Amino acid sequence: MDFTFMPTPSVELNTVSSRDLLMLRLSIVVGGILISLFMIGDLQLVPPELSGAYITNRALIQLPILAGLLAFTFVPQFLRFAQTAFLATVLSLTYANYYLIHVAWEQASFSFPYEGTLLYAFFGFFVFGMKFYYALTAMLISSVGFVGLMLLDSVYGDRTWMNAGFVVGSLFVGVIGRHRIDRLLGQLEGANEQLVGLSTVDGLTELFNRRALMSESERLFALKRRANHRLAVFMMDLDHFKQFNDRYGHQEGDRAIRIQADIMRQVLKRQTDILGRYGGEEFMAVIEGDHADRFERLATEILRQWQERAVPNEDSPNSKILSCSIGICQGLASEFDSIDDMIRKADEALYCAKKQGRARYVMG
Ligand SMILES: Nc1nc2c(ncn2[C@@H]2O[C@H](COP(=O)(O)OP(=O)(O)OP(=O)(O)O)[C@@H](O)[C@H]2O)c(=O)[nH]1
Repeated sequence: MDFTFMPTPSVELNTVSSRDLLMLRLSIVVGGILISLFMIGDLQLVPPELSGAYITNRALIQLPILAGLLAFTFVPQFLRFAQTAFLATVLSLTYANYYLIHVAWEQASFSFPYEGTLLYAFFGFFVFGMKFYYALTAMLISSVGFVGLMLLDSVYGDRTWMNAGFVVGSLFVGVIGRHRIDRLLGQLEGANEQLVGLSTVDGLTELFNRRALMSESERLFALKRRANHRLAVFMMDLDHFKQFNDRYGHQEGDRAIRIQADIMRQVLKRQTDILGRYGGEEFMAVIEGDHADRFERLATEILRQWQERAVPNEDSPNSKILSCSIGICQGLASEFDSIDDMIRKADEALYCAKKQGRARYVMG
């Protein structure tokens, strides 16, 4: 389990679920249980005169540090400061361990093992999911502390510097591991974003594809229905596009489809407007507005832009420039059963626009 607690709130909200938080709390409890189990084992090992100092260190310093972290996870600002809290926890546990090593050596010339230091660091790096820079900071401060301790007390005799090398080396390996995980997670996130883009965007026009168009429209419709706002569905279709394709070729046809998308982007530019390619040379937009006039103005502007661009369509039986027809269904959202109901009515209006001679809009 890799926790992705980030230091900035905007990212956290996207990445940390309540399940992650629950797992984190569980892992802190498991950490506490581990320390308690070590206590049972260690107390068989340490000389009796050290028992008091040992119990004080573990039960009154280390376990309360973990309990503090556990309590902090319930504070609303926790996600914002999670990484700092992990760093502080790992370092305080590590230094509490160093203190124990020092006391054991000073009071009883007992070489208290250092492995707990590594366990704390690795718990932080991989169970808490400390980010690379936090892990690196933990590694540097822990290494300096351990080397300092070895300079102060020659706890491990001949093996002192070998053990110091082992501690620093192991922490380094942990930090590199964390770096690789962060990099891979970053790549995965990038690939995910790309996939989401590919699955929602139409490759030719970069508008929403049919699937995304429908789900976004449904969402907007539900919102507007609750507030009983006015909205409109525009169905748009290029006129005599078959003739255009036949005369100028498929590539020019694609270019014309992109022009339609550009016009839509230029005219329907409110952030809430939903624009998409419904299929082939048919497009759809879902637009908010307080008055039906606004929708008429927008439709007129789309038609005007096609006129202005004057893309030739010589084989068209009527106008010799490419145009589009627009069917509009508009009203208060509560007047319709569903977005599909609006789409169907907009489609009927589009059919009327085609029948009436194309290059026009009909509002149903
Ligand atoms: N170039 C290109 N052509 C497409 C694409 N999708 C659909 N078409 C073409 O669009 C044309 C649609 O033709 P029809 O449905 O007969 O409609 P139309 O000729 O525009 O006639 P009206 O809609 O009645 O004005 C067909 O020739 C399709 O091959 C596309 O992605 N690229």
